[in-house]
Amino acid sequence: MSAPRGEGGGEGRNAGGGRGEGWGDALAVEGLGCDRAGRRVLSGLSFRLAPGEALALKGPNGVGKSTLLRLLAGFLPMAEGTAMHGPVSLAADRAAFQERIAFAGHLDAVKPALTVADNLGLWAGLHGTGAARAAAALARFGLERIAGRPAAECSAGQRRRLGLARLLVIDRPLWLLDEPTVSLDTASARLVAELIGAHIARGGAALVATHIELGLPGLGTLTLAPPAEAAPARSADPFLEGRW
Ligand SMILES: Nc1ncnc2c1ncn2[C@@H]1O[C@H](COP(=O)(O)OP(=O)(O)OP(=O)(O)O)[C@@H](O)[C@H]1O
Repeated sequence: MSAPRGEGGGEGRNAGGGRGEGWGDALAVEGLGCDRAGRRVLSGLSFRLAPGEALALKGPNGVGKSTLLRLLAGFLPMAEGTAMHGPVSLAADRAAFQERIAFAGHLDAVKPALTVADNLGLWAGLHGTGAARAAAALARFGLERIAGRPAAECSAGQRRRLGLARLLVIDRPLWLLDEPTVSLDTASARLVAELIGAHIARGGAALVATHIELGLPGLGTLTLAPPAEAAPARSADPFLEGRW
């Protein structure tokens, strides 16, 4: 999980668990596009995500779910369109946009040399949210028993829980989650769904790429379709057309 740009950006303002910027604002995406390796992989995407709503991001492998989440997290440039969170434009003020977001990607981005507890403590310190909050996140994800273990020695599921626990350490209104239940056992997957539910119940919003059903009441769906391929130019050469 990462709070984009973020490291240090929110320090001091969130101590004691107070809310950060942007609660109450909607995400508005219009005509969004993204290129990867010179290829348009997302095109003309528009949707809106209001406070108190969660959307399951669906679509076949390679359709662009991770790309969309990484773009909105500010890690990939947009090729076209706009993304606004309330009055804040991703294109015009990426840092301010990122301060409204908590991103949990495929890579859990934990510090392998640090213990589980120190990973969360570091995260809380960077964002000025305090040790009590890190301890609460540790407990919520059932990580107390392995609090002293270096993250490098954690299993995939334990590392994933540690990565996700950081969602609870910072207080961002918009959660962008990329396959958050991968590697998790049934109870932990259920916990993730519960936490998303609690987040939206308090006015947050979540966009969650997932291949499984989260079992979250009221969860909407945003299904991505591959961009229409430009028709290949016809060649007069039968060899190139495969008619030889
Ligand atoms: N690092 C990369 N460099 C270049 N192209 C990439 C890169 N990562 C993904 N792509 C391409 O971007 C497109 C969208 O990939 P993306 O990972 O966003 O899909 P996805 O919907 O998240 O897939 P999955 O369900 O398999 O996780 C694919 O065509 C993929 O080949």
